[in-house]
Amino acid sequence: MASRLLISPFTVTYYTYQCFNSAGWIGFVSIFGYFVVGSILNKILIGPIVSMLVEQEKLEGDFRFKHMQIRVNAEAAAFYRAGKVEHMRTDRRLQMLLSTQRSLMNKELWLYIGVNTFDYLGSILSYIVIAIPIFAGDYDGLTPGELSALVSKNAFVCIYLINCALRLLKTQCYYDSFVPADTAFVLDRLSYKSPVSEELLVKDLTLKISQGTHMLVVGNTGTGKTSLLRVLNGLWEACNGSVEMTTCFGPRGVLFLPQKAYLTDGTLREQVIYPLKDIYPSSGSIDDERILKYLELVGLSNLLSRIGGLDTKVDWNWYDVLSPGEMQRLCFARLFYLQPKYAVLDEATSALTEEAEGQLYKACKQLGMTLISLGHRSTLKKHHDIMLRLCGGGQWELTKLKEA
Ligand SMILES: Nc1ncnc2c1ncn2[C@@H]1O[C@H](COP(=O)(O)OP(=O)(O)OP(=O)(O)O)[C@@H](O)[C@H]1O
Repeated sequence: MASRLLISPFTVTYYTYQCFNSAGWIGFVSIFGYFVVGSILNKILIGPIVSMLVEQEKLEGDFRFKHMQIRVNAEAAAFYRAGKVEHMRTDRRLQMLLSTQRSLMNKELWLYIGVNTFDYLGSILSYIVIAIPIFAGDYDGLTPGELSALVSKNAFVCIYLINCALRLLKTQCYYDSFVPADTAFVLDRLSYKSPVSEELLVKDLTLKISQGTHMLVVGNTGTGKTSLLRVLNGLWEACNGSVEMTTCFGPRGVLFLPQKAYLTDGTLREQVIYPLKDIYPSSGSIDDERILKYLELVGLSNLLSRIGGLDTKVDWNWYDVLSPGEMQRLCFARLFYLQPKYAVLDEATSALTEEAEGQLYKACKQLGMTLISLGHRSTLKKHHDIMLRLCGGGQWELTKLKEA
């Protein structure tokens, strides 16, 4: 990419000069004019398609959800004799989806026509620009063979010039979007609200979340702390501004520990290695040492003897046999096992003592994780470097807790 950045301006300049040489200033001005108009037209045509694609995904999700709802509640619907109503409702969703798909296809058709026309006109334009000096008599002294070579050379130069300009534009877009590798999220004038309200929770939030800088998010109940995570996670759409993710979600990138501890069904081993079970179906005993170490680190060694081992078949509900604090500790054991680059902790220690909280935070840092925490406790401050306070009504403030 760096070589492209260095070479592209030279190639553009060189082929502009070549184009000027063979077709005069009309030649290269026409080519650049054509390039600019074509790029703008393409952008105009793509704009509505993106929002329509999003709409189509949403409607498809709604339609599938309706199906699933009927399947789960078929018996209840039958008791209500609600077959007709449910049929009508499902059909309505299907019709909305189909009509969006139809409009999308119409818009895509124009986009494809635009893109292909842009390509074909490029080659035609190269002959038009050379025709002007030829008919103006600039090349009257050339033999038919030399004239033919000039026309071919000019066609090549024009098409290559368009291609170079396109490449330069792509390089520019790439560098515009370039952010340092140690950055997980870049928020640019981000505004968001809950889907059922018109009032903004946060307005114009601009910040970068980088590796090694631990961030605490605080604010009164309902000010939008968890909603910020929903927006970062792509579960909610932003109203304005953008969120750029440069680290992927998942066990090795950014891992979320939600407010309500999530425990899967299965053995104690499966709880700890979740969600990697399907990736490592037979982790077997090779991981025992690590898993036991982390269970001990979170203070759950006794759980092992209580339930009879890592692979004891489970015929109970984990939510019934663990206290809220134990559930949170188990989630931390999972976090230590997975060791993501970034751990997003949404009140993940609310059921623990401050001492236990301190130990778990220390362990996270020792394992090299960058923390983004949400919480109300003032004791959390000492584990973080910066603090984002959500003040309600869209207001926010960012303060440094420690000097870098
Ligand atoms: N799934 C949802 N659908 C619609 N509105 C929601 C949803 N979840 C939360 N909200 C609303 O969004 C607003 C912000 O909620 P959020 O969960 O972000 O608050 P919070 O700052 O994390 O609060 P707490 O400290 O209690 O966790 C609240 O008014 C809430 O009612």
